[in-house]
Formats: sequence, structure tokens, C-alpha cells
Amino acid sequence: MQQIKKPHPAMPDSLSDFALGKLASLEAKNQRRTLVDTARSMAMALSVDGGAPLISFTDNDYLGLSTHPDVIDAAKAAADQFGAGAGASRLVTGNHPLYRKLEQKIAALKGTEDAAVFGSGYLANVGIIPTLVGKEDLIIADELVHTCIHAGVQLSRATVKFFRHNDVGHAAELLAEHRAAHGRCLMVVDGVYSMDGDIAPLKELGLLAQNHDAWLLADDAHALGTIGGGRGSMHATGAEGLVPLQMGTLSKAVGSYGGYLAASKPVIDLIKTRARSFIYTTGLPPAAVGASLKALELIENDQEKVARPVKLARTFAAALGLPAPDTPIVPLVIGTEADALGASDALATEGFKVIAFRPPTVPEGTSRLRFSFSASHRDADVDRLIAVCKKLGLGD
Ligand SMILES: Cc1ncc(COP(=O)(O)O)c(C=O)c1O
Repeated sequence: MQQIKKPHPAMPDSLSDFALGKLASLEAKNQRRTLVDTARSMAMALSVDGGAPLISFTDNDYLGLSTHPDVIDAAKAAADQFGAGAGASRLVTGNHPLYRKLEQKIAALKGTEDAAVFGSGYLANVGIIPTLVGKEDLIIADELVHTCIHAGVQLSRATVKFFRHNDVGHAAELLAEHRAAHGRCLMVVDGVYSMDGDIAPLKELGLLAQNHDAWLLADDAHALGTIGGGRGSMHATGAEGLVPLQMGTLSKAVGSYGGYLAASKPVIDLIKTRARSFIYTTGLPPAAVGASLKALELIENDQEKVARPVKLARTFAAALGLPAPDTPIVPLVIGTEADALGASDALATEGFKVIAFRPPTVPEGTSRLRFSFSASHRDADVDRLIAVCKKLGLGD
């Protein structure tokens, strides 16, 4: 019989000591994060750690499609037909036939020649950016772009200059100063900023980019399915033809999982040939692709549903004296981490889940509640949220 080896004798554990020290310093700043079990069900109700159901005003399921029966059925049918997993990278044997249909649907919705579907939005950005620019090139980016854009920028090794949030004049100054010294140039923004809920001025930025032979990439993670009749930020801002790179995710309004780039055919062909996070990773499970396909069909065909999240966000903001939002996201900046956590806890006591976002997700001193609205919220849910916020002294 084989002898079972004893575990190694205890060693000085500098690794765990490092982790403990780091966690303690984050804890002291109220910046430690913890995972809780969250069981989501229909109509934005969720249970945290098995507790009483809360109404969620915090997730990105803007249309409630993650629990839509037709979307769930489509996921089941895809799994039945093609299996639970893709089995390999798309360039090996993981490219099940639903991918092609999904890419065609995304390209049609976005008004582009073609599209590439990635494993996630994060993977899309870390793949697209280094494929298009390198060491000799320039990236001009909004200072508030999502963290996965920062990761893509770093991987590209291009020179990067950040402009003040949504400040087209500052972007122009940076281009005037730096563009000539570099080969290719990428301008990168979020179509909708997830922590502030505002929209990038894509028309102005697109024209500026064109004048400097720069390529504009808009991350539409929070824009697909929510603005521009569901087609995203380029259509919402009248910037058709000015955004050659429309990137986004299938995990928010689409209610499934995956990321995409919609662009011209040559660009998509290049991405599929060169983007490392497209090539060297397993394809999405067929269920996720099947669910996305069905969800996009629902988005195309139900404009009332698409318009509802912004409508509810506006009702809420007006009642609390907050600026009128153009997206389903309403930020309420509180200030310190502790105060934001306290406000989030107070809302939970009243039956609402609204996460407190803290640094480094948002800038220091701007910890906030981020309210996100979904087509699945009932009018009565929003009315009660308004009443509770007023009672707690939030807003106004
Ligand atoms: C603006 C933005 N871009 C990209 C992502 C990443 O997308 P995914 O969740 O599909 O990785 C997110 C959120 O997760 C996001 O908010």
C-alpha cells in the first residue's frame, strides 16, 4: 500500500503574513471587501446570507433579462444541444455555431460590419487595446475609464495621457501636444460611466479623434440595452460613423455573460487573429451564448422595456432633488467610506440592497450609494425607495 506523505513541517509564512497585514490596513480604511451569498430571483428580489428578501437597486440587470423565462429556456436549449462547456478555445474546437449568430446579431444592432465575442468585457478590453496599439503609440483616455481599460492600456505599453472627465477641450490639448510624436493613436472612453451614470460626449470626441487620426473606442458596458433605443452610446449621442470601436459586455442589460467588440470586418479579423484574451482562453459555455442571443432579440423588440429603467431613474432623482439622469444609474455621493457603508446598512434595514462604492472603485472622499434601476422594478418599489430615502435624509 502506498504510504501517505506527512504535510511539510510548518514554515515561516511570509506570504500569509503579507496578506494579513494588507487586509488589516484595508480594514482600517473601511476598504476591505467581503463576499456574501446572494440568491437572486425574479423581480429584483434577492436574499443575502439566507436572510429576508431585499429589493435590489444595485445590480446591472437593467432589463431583468437574467431571470427572463425565455432567456433561461434559450440557455437550457443551448446546453442541451451543445453541452455545458465549450471544451477549448474558439480557435481550437470551442466555436459552437451559436457564436456566429450572436456576432451577426451584435453587428446588426450596433450597425457595424462584424463583431467578435470574448469571454467577458474585461477580457475584451485587455485583448483589444494591445492588439491595436503598442510601445510607439499613444492612448488618450478619460480619467474615469473602467479598470479593465487601465489593464489593457498597461499591457499595450503605449504612452498614455488621461484627460479630465468628459473634458473635450483637455483631450484636444493633449492631442495637440502629444499626437505628432507617436504612430497610431487610440482614444478610449466609457460610453456610460458606471459610477456616475453620465454619458461621454461621443460626437465631439469622435470629431476630435478624426481630426487627429485617432481611433475612438467606447466601452458600452452600461449602455447596451439601456440608451439609444438599446443600441448604446453611439446611437444615443448621434455619433454614428464617429466611433469605429464599440466594445461592451453581455453581462449587464443582456443578463448573460461575455464581452464583444463591434467594428469593421478587417478590425474584427485582426482581433480574432491577434487578441491574446480571445485566442488563449476557452470559449464561452453555449448556455451563455444562447441566452445572449435571446436577450438581444428581446431588446430589439421591446422598446418599452428598454426605456423603463431611465424613466424610473428620473422619477427617483426628481423626487430626491438630484440631477436628472440620462441612464439608469443615479449616484448619491456621501463622502467617507464609513458614512456610505452606514447609509447602505440603513437601506438594508428598510428592505433595500444598495451597495456603497468606495475607493479605489471611486476617487477618495467620494464614497457613494449607486442606485441602478431596472425594467423589473415595480412602480411601487420605486415609490417606497423614495419614501425611505427621504426618511433617512438621503438626497435633497
Ligand atoms: C465600464 C465597464 N467595462 C467593462 C466591464 C467588464 O465587463 P464584464 O463584467 O463583462 O467583465 C465593466 C463591469 O464589469 C464595466 O462597468
